[in-house]
Amino acid sequence: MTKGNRLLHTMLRVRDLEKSMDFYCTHLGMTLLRRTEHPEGRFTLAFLGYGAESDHTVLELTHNWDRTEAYDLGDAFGHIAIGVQDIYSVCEALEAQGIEVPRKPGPMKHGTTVIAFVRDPDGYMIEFIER
Ligand SMILES: C[C@@H](O)C(=O)SC[C@H](NC(=O)CC[C@H](N)C(=O)O)C(=O)NCC(=O)O
Ligand code: NI
Repeated sequence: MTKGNRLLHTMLRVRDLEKSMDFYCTHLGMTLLRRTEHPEGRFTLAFLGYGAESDHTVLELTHNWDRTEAYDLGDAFGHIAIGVQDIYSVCEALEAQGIEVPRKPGPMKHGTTVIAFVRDPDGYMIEFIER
């Protein structure tokens, strides 16, 4: 069953696609891989990542055109993790760009992995892990 399976994407519903793309592309350095408009369903899909979908797991941002109110993120979803080199410089640069880093870089609680967390425009937590 598992031979050949691949984790393809994580889908996040976003309220303001341009704002989310600015966060993930301008500030987190992702590339817009493809964008498809679906007028019959009144939604747009934008696939972003750090490389081609043929060999990278990517983000699928879903923008429902008629959705104005904030999404309820609930208390089950945790985070999406991004591996970075020099987590301290990454977080410093983001703060200089006006992006808050609510959980500053340092060893995780009850562990040694060096992590940090930022929130995306919809409030989803994004974890940085020093590689
Ligand atoms: C290894 C890295 O990918 C992690 O995500 S560990 C981060 C760590 N997670 C937890 O503590 C999970 C249990 C917790 N009760 C929960 O349900 O979230 C974490 O979030 N640490 C917080 C910190 O500030 O270090
Ligand atoms: Ni994690």
